[in-house]
Amino acid sequence: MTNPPSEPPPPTVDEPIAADTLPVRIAAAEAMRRLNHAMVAHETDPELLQRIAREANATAAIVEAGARRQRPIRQMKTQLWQTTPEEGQRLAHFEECMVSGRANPMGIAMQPRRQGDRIVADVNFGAAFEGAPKRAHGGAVAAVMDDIMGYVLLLTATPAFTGRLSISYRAPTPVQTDLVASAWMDRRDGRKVFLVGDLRTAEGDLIAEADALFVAIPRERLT
Ligand SMILES: CCCCC/C=C\C/C=C\C/C=C\C/C=C\CCCC(=O)SCCNC(=O)CCNC(=O)[C@H](O)C(C)(C)COP(=O)(O)OP(=O)(O)OC[C@H]1O[C@@H](n2cnc3c(N)ncnc32)[C@H](O)[C@@H]1OP(=O)(O)O
Repeated sequence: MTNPPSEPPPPTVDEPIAADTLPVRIAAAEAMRRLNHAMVAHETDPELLQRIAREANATAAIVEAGARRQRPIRQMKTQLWQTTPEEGQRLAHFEECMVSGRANPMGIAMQPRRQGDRIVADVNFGAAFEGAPKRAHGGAVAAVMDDIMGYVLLLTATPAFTGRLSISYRAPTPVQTDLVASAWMDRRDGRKVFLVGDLRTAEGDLIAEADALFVAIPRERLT
């Protein structure tokens, strides 16, 4: 018995989302995040759940027939480090990031911006991010702090990977509540970049503190 000839790999697109399709990608991702959180937070008839499964699977099959995409690394190696973010500028290292990408259908969709030497982000953990009862999952909090600290690297154009990340959970992280994450550089020692940050309520009460060691890398290692 012979195996059928294998299909040639589908063409791969290594480009950032085109400006004209970005708004519709974001809108589709937003709608899916809304549905995800709604399914967790609301009672739903079994018939409706069956319809969701049927329609989602049918839609997924259409999407999967499209050309494959991959993370636009070329752009990350070049453009991302060319300009320093301006005060108040909304930042996105790539729009499908699971933490800060607006176009990720299952992401947290944190909204980071520059504020002086810091990065500050509005974040609201939807119902699907609950871990312990009524609290956002600690791993989701860690992901937020990792990502926001990564944005601090843009202020000094220093590509780096997280080597160590430590979180102190000082108070429960409420879900479905507007929160504010912040991060800034503590110090640098050669390739070792020490970053710190915190997560607070909108009123400024401390929820979590983070500190991390990022290790600077040459851009070529972003593969
Ligand atoms: C998801 C995006 C990822 C891309 C991020 C890149 C750039 C940022 C981009 C945009 C900014 C915007 C948003 C932020 C985006 C994302 C933020 C999240 C970032 C991540 O989510 S990133 C993924 C998780 N991360 C990894 O996937 C790392 C796996 N790992 C390695 O790739 C290597 O392990 C590495 C590179 C860490 C070091 O390797 P290496 O060979 O280059 O360097 P080496 O080992 O020689 O260490 C040099 C000196 O650092 C000390 N050192 C090293 N590691 C240490 C540790 N863990 N604890 C304590 N000290 C440590 C040594 O002790 C030595 O110190 P000394 O010189 O004093 O001896």
